[in-house]
Amino acid sequence: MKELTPLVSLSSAGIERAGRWLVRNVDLTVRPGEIVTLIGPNGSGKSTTAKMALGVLRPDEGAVERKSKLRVGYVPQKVAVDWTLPLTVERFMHLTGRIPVAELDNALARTNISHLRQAEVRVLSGGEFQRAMLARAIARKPDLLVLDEPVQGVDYSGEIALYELIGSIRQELGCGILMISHDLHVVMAATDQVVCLNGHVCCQGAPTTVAASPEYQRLFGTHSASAIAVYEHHHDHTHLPDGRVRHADGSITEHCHHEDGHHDHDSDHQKDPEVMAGEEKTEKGQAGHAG
Ligand SMILES: Nc1ncnc2c1ncn2[C@@H]1O[C@H](COP(=O)(O)OP(=O)(O)OP(=O)(O)O)[C@@H](O)[C@H]1O
Repeated sequence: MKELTPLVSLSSAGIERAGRWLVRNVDLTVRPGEIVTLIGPNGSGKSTTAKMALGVLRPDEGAVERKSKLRVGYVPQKVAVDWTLPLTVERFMHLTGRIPVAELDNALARTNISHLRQAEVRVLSGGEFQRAMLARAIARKPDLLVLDEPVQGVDYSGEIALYELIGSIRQELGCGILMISHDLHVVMAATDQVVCLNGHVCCQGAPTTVAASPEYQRLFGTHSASAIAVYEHHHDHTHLPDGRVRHADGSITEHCHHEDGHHDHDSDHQKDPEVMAGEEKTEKGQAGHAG
């Protein structure tokens, strides 16, 4: 496939706050029609990385390049809305800028919430609210869609439906998608590139090897409501607040290197995740809307 011009590229990008590197050495590229998923533990820098890609945060080192006149749609992890005030879905859609009526109609229809147009946002279910967020993000036909945990507060079958919707939006709009997800099954099923963060890029690549693994197949074969995948692997070094790296043997270096323990399987990292199926789904952050 011919490589399309990137929508956004991060090169050795990092953010430092109060003498601490929140995330460092991030290299990633999103092209039109491509889904790139950021995974990693809590606090590993996923949202920070997404904000660099969006241009909300300017990197303190490295560079971020965006295609000129890039139109971006963003579904943040948290929204600042006063839930005590009456707010219909339609008004919510306009909060971040006026949307032409035809586009609003299309976006609501595309996300299957046309019937909720006049509904109060505060009464929506988690899944309905995430659809309203998605509708708002796609209404301006973005080139790049950035989704920060788009299925929070959504039950398992709702998650599948939402990810299917995201996949078809990518196809229809031809947009690139940068997504943050905690769910391996989603990463496997719906993404072209996985970037695993742990204060830096721990590993990245196509998820095909994992998709071929028996664990993955078992997971998808037993698509039951309680099946959940947890993507785990061992981070054998620690990123110190000043950006340096302490290794398992106690040595400290400026950066981590490909020879480092967890980079042993960098190129074939996908062979190595522990995929635990059948666990009860755990609480995923805060309740959908208020979060
Ligand atoms: N403005 C800031 N000033 C100082 N520290 C910050 C700031 N923003 C984020 N952090 C810290 O940076 C780290 C990375 O945060 P980030 O939100 O990117 O992580 P994350 O991987 O998205 O986490 P989660 O999965 O919990 O959403 C966290 O330790 C967070 O507390």
